[in-house]
This record gives sequence, structure tokens and C-alpha cells, in this order.
Amino acid sequence: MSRESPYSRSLGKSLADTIKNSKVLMVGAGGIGCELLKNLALTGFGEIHIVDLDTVDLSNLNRQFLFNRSHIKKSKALVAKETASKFNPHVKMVAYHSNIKDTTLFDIDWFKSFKIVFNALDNLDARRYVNKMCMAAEVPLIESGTTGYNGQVQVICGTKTECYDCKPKATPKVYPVCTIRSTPSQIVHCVVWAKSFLFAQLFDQTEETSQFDESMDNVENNEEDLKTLKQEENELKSLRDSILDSNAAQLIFNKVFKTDIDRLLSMDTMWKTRTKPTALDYNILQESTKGISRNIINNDQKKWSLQECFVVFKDSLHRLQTRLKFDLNPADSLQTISFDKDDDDTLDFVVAASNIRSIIFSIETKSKFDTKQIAGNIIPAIATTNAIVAGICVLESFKVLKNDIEKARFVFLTPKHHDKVLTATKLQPPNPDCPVSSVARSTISMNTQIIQLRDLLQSLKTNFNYTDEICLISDGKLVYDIDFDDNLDRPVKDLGIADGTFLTVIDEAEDGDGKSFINLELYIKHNPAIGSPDSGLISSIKFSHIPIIPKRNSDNLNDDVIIAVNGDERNIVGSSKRKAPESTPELVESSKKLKLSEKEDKDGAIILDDDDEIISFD
Ligand SMILES: Nc1ncnc2c1ncn2[C@@H]1O[C@H](COP(=O)(O)OP(=O)(O)OP(=O)(O)O)[C@@H](O)[C@H]1O
Ligand SMILES: [Zn+2]
Repeated sequence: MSRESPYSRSLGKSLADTIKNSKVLMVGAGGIGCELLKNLALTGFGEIHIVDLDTVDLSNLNRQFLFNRSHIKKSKALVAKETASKFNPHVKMVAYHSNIKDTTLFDIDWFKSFKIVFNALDNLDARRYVNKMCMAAEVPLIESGTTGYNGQVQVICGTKTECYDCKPKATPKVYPVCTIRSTPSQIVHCVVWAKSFLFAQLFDQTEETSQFDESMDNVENNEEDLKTLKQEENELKSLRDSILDSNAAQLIFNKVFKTDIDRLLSMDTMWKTRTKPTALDYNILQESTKGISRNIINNDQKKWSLQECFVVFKDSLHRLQTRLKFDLNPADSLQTISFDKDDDDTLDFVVAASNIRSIIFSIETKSKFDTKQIAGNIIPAIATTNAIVAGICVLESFKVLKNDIEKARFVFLTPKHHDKVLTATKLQPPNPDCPVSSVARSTISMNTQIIQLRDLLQSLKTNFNYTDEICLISDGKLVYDIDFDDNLDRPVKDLGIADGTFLTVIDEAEDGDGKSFINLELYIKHNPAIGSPDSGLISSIKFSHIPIIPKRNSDNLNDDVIIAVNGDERNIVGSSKRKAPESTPELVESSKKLKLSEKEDKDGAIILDDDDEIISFD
């Protein structure tokens, strides 16, 4: 009996045939990806492309069942293909060991070649990128994610539904500097201190301290305190120069666990309502650690005693010193070791240092295993959650294939928050402020090495009826504005307007009714042809189509006008001219959050609309 017949029987011949003729893309072959690939193969999708940039790690094996020990260090995409092909030899599979953001491999036409894209990723950046590419390529996207027991599946269908970026996403937790540096009260404060301050200052000065936020400090922390913190930081930086000395452990220990603590103790006001810390002394501890073996590092479930932490502190520092000595390249004064939860030398140092600090501040210590979870921001991945979510992805894809978008749902798996394990909400229309959904789109093809910004500008004005008052943003950077015309004579490629990138055109002019065009998002294709000499360069700039760009009220602009910061173009929705970028992206995020508050409770759990229903697998 052929493999196809059971599918026809359960899904109906028409859907089974559509599935068989569908070419789909799966991005990410990790926890969800392994489950999903198995489902897609067994459902009988005709052609499946798999992209993953990573290799198999030992820690993946407990849940990523397409991999075994012999696959460690091999490409996840290639191994996943190899294993899953055996489930259904009728399926054509193509694997890429690559980053999905590689525009030389995966351009818009490649994305367009798929019937559906499935995201099985683990990070915001890649998710947002695929979302944007799918919107530009007009390919439906099934987006999924899990954290512990919770999971969700979102169906995204171009301009018909919300996209991944229509709702702001939670930003990583940040802590007030003074809590981390002076008044820790939880183990997480000590772990962040050990990892992002102590370890970073000693070994990895390239590490951003993005987890610290000075603006969150309260009035209690006056300028004097901040000056003290700066002084402590400078002292630590100077210890970096002694890192290879034989007495480095003693110098570092006494600085951070004695001198700095004594200094804190001298600030009386700080300890009026808090338990005072206790300063430690290297020599005294040294005396009391005789006979303690370094083998304690292998016991990752035990909460180490102060003496055991002391031994691990010295031992891990010694290992890190040896690595620095071994790597020492006199030409490279910026030698660094980065914290990695899976790198035991770095983890042991952070576990020991954070626990010593916890003891100083009378905070309960944690085992190496638990500290690793905190330091790596890990919520344990649960295989069952991945399996349920991967199953829902496929069930939702059937609705997309049948063109039944009205029946598709945004599905939440929240076993601990609600009576219903699975809840499904209707898909919402796009957010009119979303910079990905609510734009006009086209593709522009030109010789990016020869066309100058001046030519491009002219072509935009001719084709779209723009006035001189437009603003151009490429990859989050302003490249042109009526008051910023320095780049006019430069080839566009030099300005970042290169093959596979997006260029945003923002209309800064108002018509008689006070309205301006919504943003135009152009996908750039490099075309080496430069056109005939008679017709001129400008005529060689070709648009895939000239969309009719709707207008919006300029009033709407005032809410969210921001020029992108750090290449994050989420906030580019209006012009820089209409309103100066005085608000920060964070403020924009919080104002949007307010708008969403009817739907979310304080913990971010979703409160369901009345018309929400149990997911129906029709
Ligand atoms: N830009 C990207 N291009 C291609 N694949 C990506 C990209 N970003 C992430 N991935 C892949 O997405 C997968 C996500 O899977 P998962 O969430 O299970 O993470 P993991 O790295 O396998 O496990 P863990 O993070 O728990 O150690 C990973 O295999 C990862 O390599
Ligand atoms: Zn959107």
C-alpha cells in the first residue's frame, strides 16, 4: 500500500494532494524543529527545506530526537534531514547549514518559492527577520515558540492578519546598577554581578552591561554613591593588568569581597533597613580550606560551602589564567574570554563568585546546576511542549493550505495559567502602527555599485509623486533627509543600500488635508545591468510594481515618531522632522503596551476575549 492513501483517507483527497504538492521551509532544527520536521515528513509534504546555522550539542540530545551522540558537532540541518528522510522517503528534503539572514543564499525570490514558512527558532532577531521576509515575499508564516510548559503558535498571513511585529515583545530583564553592585537581595542579582560585571571586567571587556540600567536607581543612590561605584570599577579594571600574576586570586578576592564590602559598610544610611554584608579575608579563608578537593566542581547538584566556593574560585581563575597565557599574543592587547554557560571554566568562576557574594549578603546560595540556569537565562525546555506546539503548527498549516484563514487561530498552550490547556484566539487584523505590516511594498532592481543616491531619489520622486521632503532609512540608519543631503553623490551600495536589504521611504510632506503617504518599504536587488547609454542611469532603476501608496493622517505620526536606534527599525513609522526624536524606543514600547493592556494581565498572561474558543482541529 502506498504511503499516500492513509493521508487521503484522514485529510481528504484534495488537502492530501495539496500537501503533497507543497514546498515548505522550516527555519530552525532545534527542539520544535525536530518534532516539526518529523510531522511534516509523515504528513507527506512534498518538499521540505531546512535551515539551521548550528551544530548538534550534547545538551540537545534529551529532546531533539533526530540527533544522537554520533551527530555531536555535525550540522543540525543536515543530520535532521538525514534522519527524517528515513521516515518518509517520498519527501524531498533540502538542508542548509546556514544563517537564515544570509542574503546571498536566501533572497526574496527564494522565500517566494515556498507555500508556507515554519519558524522553529529561539531568538527574536531571527524571528523578526523571517517575519519581514515573509511579509515582503507574501508567503504565509507559521510562527511558534515554547518556554517551559508554555507555548504558542501564530498564523501570519500578509496584510490579512497581525504579523510577528504587530505587538511589541517583552525586552530582556534589566536591573538597577545599585542593586547589582551595592544592595543585592536575590541570588539572581549576585549571578548577574558575577557574570556581567566581575567576569566581564576581568576577562571580557567587550561584553555590554545591557542588563544594568542606571536610570532605574532610586534617590537613595546619590551622586556620591555612583562616584564610589565608578572608582570600584576602575580599580577592578586595573586589576585586569595583573590577571596573569601568581597572586591574582588574592588581589581580586580581597578587592571585591573585602575592600569593596568594607567601603559599602561605611555608608551607614544604606544599612538602616537592610542586613549588613560581611567582608571576607583571603588569608583567613585560605587557612580554613585545607583538605578541600577541587573535585567539588563535579558535584553540580550540591550547594557548595563558602570554603568549597573559595577553592573553586581559585581553581577556575587558575584555569582561565592558563588559557590567557596559552593564547597570549603580544600584538593583541584586547584578549578576551567570553562567558558561556557551557564553558566550565567560565561557569565555575561565576558560580563560585556569585555564591561567595550571596554568603556575604546573607542570600541563599545555589548549586552549580541552578546557577547555570540563571546565568544562561534558561527555562528548561520540555520535549512534550515542543511536541504539542509542533503538532499545532501542522494543523494550522492545513487551514492556510485550504485558504481558510478565517478558521486559523493564534493558539496558546498555558497549562498552568488557565483552565483550558489550549486556547485559541481569532487572528487580528494588522496593527496600523506596525512598521512591517502597515507599509506599502515594492522591489527595486538596480546596479547598486553605480547608481548614486541622487539618481535613486529622482526615480522615487518620478514614480511615486514624492516631493523633496522625504527621508530614507537603510538598515536603521538615516541616509537622506532634506536637511541631510551629504550622500547624494555616493553609490547607494556605500550607504548600505545593497542586495537583499530593505530601504524605507518616509514621506515628510503634508498635502492640503494634512495627510502624508504611509511608509514605502523597498526590497533591494542588485542588477549589474546599467541600461543603455541613451536612456541614462535613472531609467535602469526598475520597480517590480508601483504600488498605490495610501495616505495617513499626519496626526497619527506624532505618537511614534522615532528614528531607529542601534539598527532597530521597529520604531520608524514617521518622519524625524515632524517631531524630534525626544522619546526613547522604550517609551514607545510602553505606550504601545498600554494600548494592549486590555488583552494582557500584569504577568503577561493572555486574557481571552469572549469569543475565544477551544481550538478546533477541523
Ligand atoms: N538566524 C538563524 N538561522 C538559522 N537557524 C537559527 C538561527 N537562529 C537560531 N537558529 C536555530 O534555531 C534552533 C532553535 O532551537 P532551540 O530553541 O531548541 O535551541 P537550541 O540551541 O537547540 O537549544 P538550547 O538553546 O536550549 O540549548 C537552533 O537549532 C538554532 O541553531
Ligand atoms: Zn505587523
